[in-house]
This record gives sequence, C-alpha cells and structure tokens, in this order.
Amino acid sequence: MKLNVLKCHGSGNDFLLIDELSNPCTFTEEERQNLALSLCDRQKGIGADGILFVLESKRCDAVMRVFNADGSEASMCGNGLRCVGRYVCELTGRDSIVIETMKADLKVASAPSIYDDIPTYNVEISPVYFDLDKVPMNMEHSQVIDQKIPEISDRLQFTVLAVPNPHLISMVEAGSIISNEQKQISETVNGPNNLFPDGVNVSFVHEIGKGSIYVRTFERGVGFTNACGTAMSASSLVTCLLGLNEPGEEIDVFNNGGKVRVVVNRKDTGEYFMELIGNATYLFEAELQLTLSEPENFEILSQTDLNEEAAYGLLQDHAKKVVDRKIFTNA
Ligand SMILES: N[C@@H](CCC[C@H](N)C(=O)O)C(=O)O
Repeated sequence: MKLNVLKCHGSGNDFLLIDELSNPCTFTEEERQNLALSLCDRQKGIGADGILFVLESKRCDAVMRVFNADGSEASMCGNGLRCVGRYVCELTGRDSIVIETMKADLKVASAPSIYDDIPTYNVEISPVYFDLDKVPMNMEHSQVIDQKIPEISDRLQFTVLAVPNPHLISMVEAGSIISNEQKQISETVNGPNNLFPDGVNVSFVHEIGKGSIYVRTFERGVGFTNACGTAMSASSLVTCLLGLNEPGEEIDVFNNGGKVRVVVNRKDTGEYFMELIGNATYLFEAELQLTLSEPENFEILSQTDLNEEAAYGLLQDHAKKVVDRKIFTNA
C-alpha cells in the first residue's frame, strides 16, 4: 500500500503523523504497533519518538492515538497534541477545536507565536490525578508528593501524578541535571519492577528562577527525548505545589529541544489543568510504499521538505543559550 506520513515536532519531540481522516485506511492494533516499531527506528526506519494516528471522532473534531517508538500505546502526548491540533485546525479551517484522546476530550487553540514566526498552539492537559491507583503505582501511601522512594533513590524526593499518562518527577540541582543515576532510576522503573507495573515517564526538573524551569525527561517507551509535553506540564504543576511558582502565571519551560510555556490552572473544585503552549513544526511529508505485514521493508517514494526548521532553529538557539548560561555554566 501507499502511506503518506508527515514528520513533525513539538520542542524537538518528533513524530510521524498519519492522517486517517483524509486517507481512509484501516489498521489492526498489531499493525499500528508494528508501524511504530519499524518507522520510528532511528537506524533502519525514518526515525521518530512516536506515531500520531489522526482518526475520525463521533463527538470531537478528530481522535488522536499515540504510539511510542517501542510500539506501546500512550493515553496522551502533549507535544503530539499540538502537532495534531495544528493539522486538524488547518484541515478544517478553524483556529480552535477539540480532540478526543484515550482518556479525555481536550481543547486545542492556535496561539500567538512563542518566538518569531513559529506556528504555536495552546493545548489542554487534563485530567490530573495524584491517587496512586490511577497512575498506576504500587505503594502503601495513597499519594506521593515530594517524598523519598527508598526503592529507587535514597537521596532524591519524588512526586507521582498522572496527567493522565503517568509521571515521576524529581527536583534536582543544576550540578546533577544530567547523571548516570537518572538513567539508572528511569530504566529501573521502566523495566520489570514492582512499583510501576505499566512503566512511567521520569523527569528531572531544575528551577532556573521564578517562572522558569528546565526539564529533562526519560519517556516511557522511548528513552531520553528532547522534550515531553505532558512531563513539562506535570513538572510545572509540581513547582506550584512546592510553592516555587504560582497557578495562573506563565512558566517558561526550557528543554533540550527548545522552550514551551505552561500555565497551571486551579478550578474552584480544587482540580488542576494545564495549558501547554508551544511550537507545532512540520519537517517533511513523505509517501511510503509498504506492506502492513512487513512495514520494516518500506520504501520512500517521494519526500517534500516543508522548510519550517530554520525558523524553529532561532527559538532553539535562544533556548540553548539560556540553558547553557543558567544551568551548565551556572552564571
Ligand atoms: N511525548 C509525549 C508523551 C508520549 C507518551 C509517553 N511516552 C507515555 O508513554 O506516556 C508528550 O509530549 O507528552
């Protein structure tokens, strides 16, 4: 079969978007999984952190399904939702829509450029759960907020939450923002383990200053990525819980792929939801020839560059300068 894919990214967290609205195709669950495994492979495939399938919805403007590079399906993807949101907004000629995801219908709206002329979208990150059985995490407490988890570190403190995909978050000092300990913790909780039966996205957060943080994330099903949108939203919420930032105020979130902005909102009911604001950048479109039984033997029939990377590069240079200055040289 012929399959069109759009390579896109949010903060350098890159995806292959497959549009099942305009190109009706039906995939079994196993075929979706195998497409993710084959096409996301950075050596033998096209290379990406995941696949975003865009399907028809009965109640919203579209459905987004997210498959990680290892073929597992995730309930949400914040950076991916900005890309899908842009795609569906452009397809429907609207600037605000609602996308159905595995656990929630989420608002997406076009937003003023985050930096120069970069297509920017504001996406809702919700619902938020702290109950460990919703994460899921096996521990005797009902919640873990800024606490030690001796099974994984005798030094760091963690907060556990679902937004609604699972996140384990620790605040760290600039000097330990990248360490072997982080890799070891992340691999432990994402391998066979008793605490997180479904694995968990793990983030290490450094407070740069009021309204400004840096987040490094090991994504479940992928490994360390340039950025993870739900992780940056969850991390921003954690900094509000710890009194470092305030709900309702913008937080600049720096990452290895650039920068986003997050606003943590607290409803009258006490529930939280976040607005994740950042780029939705298109890299190229490609037409592939493949058979679904052996997607690893795909062939690229044509590829068209979409020339948005140079504009994004300016944001990336700015973010890198801030991160190098504030974290790595500690000036
Ligand atoms: N990159 C995403 C999250 C993708 C799913 C995640 N790896 C999981 O398994 O929960 C984001 O931007 O939020």
